[in-house]
Amino acid sequence: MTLHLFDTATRSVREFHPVRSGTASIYVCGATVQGVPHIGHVRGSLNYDVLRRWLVHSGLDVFLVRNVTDIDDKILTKAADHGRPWWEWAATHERAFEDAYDRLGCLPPSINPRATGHVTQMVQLMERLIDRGHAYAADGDVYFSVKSFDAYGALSGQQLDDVQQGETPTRGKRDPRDFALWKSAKPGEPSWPTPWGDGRPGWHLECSAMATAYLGAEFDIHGGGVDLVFPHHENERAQSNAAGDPFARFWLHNAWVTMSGEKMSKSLGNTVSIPQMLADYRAPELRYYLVQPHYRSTIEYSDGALSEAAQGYRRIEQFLRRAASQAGVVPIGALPAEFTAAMDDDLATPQAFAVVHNTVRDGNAALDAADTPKALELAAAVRAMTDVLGLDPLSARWSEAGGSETPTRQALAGLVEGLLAERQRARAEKDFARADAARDRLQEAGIVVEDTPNGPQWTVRNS
Ligand SMILES: Nc1ncnc2c1ncn2[C@@H]1O[C@H](COP(=O)(O)OP(=O)(O)OP(=O)(O)O)[C@@H](O)[C@H]1O
Ligand SMILES: [Zn+2]
Repeated sequence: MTLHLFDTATRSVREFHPVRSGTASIYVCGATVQGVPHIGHVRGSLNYDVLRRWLVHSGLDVFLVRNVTDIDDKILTKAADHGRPWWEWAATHERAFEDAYDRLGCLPPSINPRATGHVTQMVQLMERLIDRGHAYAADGDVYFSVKSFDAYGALSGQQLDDVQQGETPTRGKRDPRDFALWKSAKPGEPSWPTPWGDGRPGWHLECSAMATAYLGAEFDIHGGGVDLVFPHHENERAQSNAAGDPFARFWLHNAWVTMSGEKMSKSLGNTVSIPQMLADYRAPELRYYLVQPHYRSTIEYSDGALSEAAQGYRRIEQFLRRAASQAGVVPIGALPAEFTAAMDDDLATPQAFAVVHNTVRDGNAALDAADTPKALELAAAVRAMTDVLGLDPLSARWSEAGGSETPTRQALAGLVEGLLAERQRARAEKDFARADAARDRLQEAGIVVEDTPNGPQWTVRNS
């Protein structure tokens, strides 16, 4: 079987073939950088990171563009409320998002273009739309004429008559459903020059302009949260198709992170920020929590599910550490066929994780039976699978102190294990003061020790 993905536009699972053989091109709608990220914001990026890793594993050279919306009403309002320049507010929160993506192990995008840096491309796109009769200027604003484009509504499965958007009547708008490509300048607001006057970009136009600037008129996959299907993606598609660009071949949408059934969202105030989460859980544990469910299933936030995810990650980690201590270096091996089949089936991560855990169980049994070659083969398979999921506990990214194979890690391990052995000796001799002193030294140095049936396991505290 080859990769199949669910495409929102056709509401069906379709076989994936790249537009350009050997490469895959992906555009993901990034954040409007108006505040610090919550776990809902990063879910999509993590889902598309897993997709990207899978495509790379399948032999494709992947180009992934994730934009930054750095000009928007909300940014202007919040910056003004805090007495800060709008550009500083946007840049500060862009860094907060980049930091969150990085801490959770998202590979950096090929490029993360900012809306404000692509006004030239937006003006060119508006000119093409006006020339073709799909857009018009009115008092410095530029609108897309929805009635001029027959397929309007097709992505979100609506008839034009049912479309609800832009109910408030605006000067110069010909149809209330027409949406703004460009907004004329208001006093005191940032603006850029265009043939129709100074103004600033509409959100939908930005993404069409940036996607085609980097990925070409036709590209493979456009991704985003399910809330973006309408109006954002409907409008992006309408603009680009009406201008003559085939645009995205697949439209992927990740489901929400919810709290009590409602979308986690800054406007509802029901958010959990990434720094808050990382005070209690290690980054790969949070990543596990967000990538284990299928990307099209809602994640209802709960402490129970989070700690279950953390335990799931630790179980894999403990097995690999145990295997490494008994069998030596664990290489990255081959992927089990069942794992590959699950990933090819619209990224069926729950099934893929089930294969990981079955392999861990068999690997632990092999270690118990002192069958080292078998244990090593299974551990190598676990490393291969978790590598695709961005969760390999022995990778330089996640093994504490920056890499199990680095000289720093080996030196640290030597010192920690020396102190742990001292603690065990002191306990055996019932010298509890000495045992406690060894434990305290470890604790002060930021080492967390957990006593397990396989002996003490240690990690470096995360925060
Ligand atoms: N709770 C959530 N679950 C999943 N994805 C989300 C969630 N909240 C935002 N996203 C996604 O994050 C990306 C960035 O969205 P954006 O900056 O527009 O935030 P938003 O939807 O306005 O949320 P908020 O109101 O919390 O800022 C979009 O792809 C959006 O779908
Ligand atoms: Zn977008």
